[in-house]
Amino acid sequence: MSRPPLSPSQTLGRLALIGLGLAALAGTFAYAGGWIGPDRLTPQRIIDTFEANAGSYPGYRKNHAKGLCVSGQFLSNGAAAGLSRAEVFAAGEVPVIGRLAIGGSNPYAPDASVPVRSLALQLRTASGQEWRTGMNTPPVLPVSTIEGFFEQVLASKPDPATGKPDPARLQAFFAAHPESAAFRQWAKDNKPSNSFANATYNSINAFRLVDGDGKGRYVRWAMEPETPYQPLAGEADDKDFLAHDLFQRLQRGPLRWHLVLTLAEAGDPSDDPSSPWPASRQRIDAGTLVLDQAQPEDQGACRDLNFDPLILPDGIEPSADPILAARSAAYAVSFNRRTREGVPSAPIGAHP
Ligand code: HEM
Repeated sequence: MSRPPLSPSQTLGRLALIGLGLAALAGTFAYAGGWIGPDRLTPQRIIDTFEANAGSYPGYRKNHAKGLCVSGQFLSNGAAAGLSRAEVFAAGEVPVIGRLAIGGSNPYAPDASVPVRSLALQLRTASGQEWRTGMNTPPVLPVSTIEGFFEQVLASKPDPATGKPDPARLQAFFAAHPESAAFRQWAKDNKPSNSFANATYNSINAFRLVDGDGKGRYVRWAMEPETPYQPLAGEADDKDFLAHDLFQRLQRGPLRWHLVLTLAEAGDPSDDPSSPWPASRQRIDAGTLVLDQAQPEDQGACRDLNFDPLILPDGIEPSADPILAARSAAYAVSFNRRTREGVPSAPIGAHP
């Protein structure tokens, strides 16, 4: 469906807000030791900066702070079983716990103020194989290094006078990062939808599927909705419209997405999340995600889950994209901090 193009000021505003909920990195640093780079850009420093930007909200996730828990099943159709030996791809049903959220570190942010949304999933097979994945609505990141990501977080800090990021600072950030071109194009062309249910969620990072013979293939994945896209309009008057809408839709029946795997070809970058692959790449529909329950996150099963993107089953491996390791380290710091702080206090979306 074609969508009306945004004006330059709308685009800049959207980019500003997206910045709060996004991440990116790459580079050649070892991250697992708890720090990266010569100037010690630690995962703690990244989490401190999220909190410095948005304020301290005890018990909440330090990014994607506002969300709700969901659950259901993944109905694998077996189409990807030849590409990966992971049990989740064998034809059959796998229970799912998930979380739908908006980007950013403020759990009270009005839904319409944040164009990036996310879907995180834990898929656990009967034998205990586990796959956790966190996906965002943009298909690429604006930057390709952790330093770039950190600069983006700093550039997105709200100006106390306006409550919004300083446009000049953001302009300067994007000007200094030409690799953000694909991301900026996406932000310009895609107006947020009016529901969690009709958004596509992308892995952004690449992973490697490994088959029964040990043969590997790089992929990115996306959850593509069966629910048709509709642009955001009057819903924005309700600052929690995403949760209210989701509860209402689930009262009418389950919601469905298709897990679409996009296969890289030789030369496609598997370690650069700012770089899209050609649209002509082969796509495989591996099955249907069915979500039939939602709970406020102070009560739901997703509350105490860390959707660490490196929790992968045999048959799915990380790519060399160093953002994956950086995400894993930052999510651990956020998880440890928030679970020490206690339970999130505002049951957003508790009532339809
Ligand atoms: C490909 C890039 C990324 C994607 C697709 C992504 C996706 C997500 C998603 C879906 C969530 C919500 C998880 C939930 O609902 O529990 C999340 C949370 C979070 N993200 Fe990212 N993210 C990315 C990059 C990053 C980066 C680079 C950082 C920082 C280094 C970061 C920091 C966080 C933190 C701290 C949380 C909260 C984790 C928790 O407390 O459980 N993200 N991200």
